[in-house]
Amino acid sequence: MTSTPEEAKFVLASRHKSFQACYPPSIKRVLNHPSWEGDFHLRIRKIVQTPMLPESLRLNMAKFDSLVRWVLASWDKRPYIITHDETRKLAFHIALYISCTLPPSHDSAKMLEDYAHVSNGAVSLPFDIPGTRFHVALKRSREILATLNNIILRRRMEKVAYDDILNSLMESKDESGNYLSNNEIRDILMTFLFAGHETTAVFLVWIVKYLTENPDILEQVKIEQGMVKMSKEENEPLSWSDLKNMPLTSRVVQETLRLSNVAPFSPREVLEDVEYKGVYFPKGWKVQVYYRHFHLSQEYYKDPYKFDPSRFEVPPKPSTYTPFGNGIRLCPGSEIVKVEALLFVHILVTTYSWKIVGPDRGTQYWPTPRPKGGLQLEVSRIIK
Ligand code: HEM
Repeated sequence: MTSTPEEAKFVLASRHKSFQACYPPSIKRVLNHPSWEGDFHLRIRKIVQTPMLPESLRLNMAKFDSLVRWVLASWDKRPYIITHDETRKLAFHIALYISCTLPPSHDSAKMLEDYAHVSNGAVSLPFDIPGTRFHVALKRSREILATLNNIILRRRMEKVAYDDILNSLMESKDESGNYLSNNEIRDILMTFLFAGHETTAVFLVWIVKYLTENPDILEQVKIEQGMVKMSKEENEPLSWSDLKNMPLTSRVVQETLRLSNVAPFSPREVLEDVEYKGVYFPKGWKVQVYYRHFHLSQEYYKDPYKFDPSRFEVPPKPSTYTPFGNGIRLCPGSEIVKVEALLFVHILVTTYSWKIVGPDRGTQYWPTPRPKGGLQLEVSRIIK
């Protein structure tokens, strides 16, 4: 396990020569995940990150805004919600939109349900025995793959050039002029949709929890968001420039990423003997780059277990804040996550009041840290 930010940076920055990503076999199998390595990794990475660059996100703000409003509008008829169910719906449909330009539908709801089982079996003993989580995850994974296959076939028949990841994957050629096969595209979408909603959904739950537990900060966030709302026409979607008027909420986002550690580490395998400042990494060994270690260290963050967005008024020391990883696999979704979070908080605090129902059930650390039970809320609309 890495123990300093410098070691972590060294491992993560390494080109594909010395270290490679090394996820558990169960994840690889349920995601049907052929590793994205070497030139193939760089090629796919370029495609998936393009629609998540700020210039593309800016153009899609109205669409993201409408998806957040769609999810939260459904709360009107329900006095209680499980936050995690709602944030999964939101994050998944945004990932589905940027990858395949698809709106919510019966198929998307079914895929989301299937992904819940995939996620449940993603980190488990990889024995395909009926009755195990892994067995169910594999079955649901096959159902998602079939749906994705249909999406690709439909798109090929449509012959329309959408501005999305699916289109870019279909048009991408390698150096020898070969296109990706339908199965390769399907498997990339499978992993992308998983990466695109799983951590984001849990992260949004933590935001709600921390804000609820810190009423003074929530009050200030409400004031900030109320000002943004007052500057808009009724039901006018938020624009890119509105996000710049949310400095406090942005710090809430940063602090939640630090404290919750929804992606606490990156696993790597050593491909050749390497030494870094007296630390020897023998070939064949596994390395965990453990972000949680510095995010919760007294050495880098005063009172590290306290939820204190104001600490981000001063930028953190280099390499000590890496919620999205670092180096060649730095999360390409880091900007869209912030956009989703700011839209979600804006619409949440300006439309609803809520309280957490029942006692605090603590944190579930498997497969990644999350509030146990998904955080049940009693919600009521504060504006018509
Ligand atoms: C709070 C939300 C998120 C967190 C904390 C997070 C964190 C991370 C981290 C730490 C990695 C690096 C993994 C490694 O080093 O092996 C990663 C990779 C990745 N993330 Fe995210 N992520 C989030 C949301 C998203 C979203 C919204 C998307 C897409 C819509 C996304 C797509 C990806 C992809 C495709 C990779 C693989 C990159 C590569 O291998 O080059 N992530 N994420």
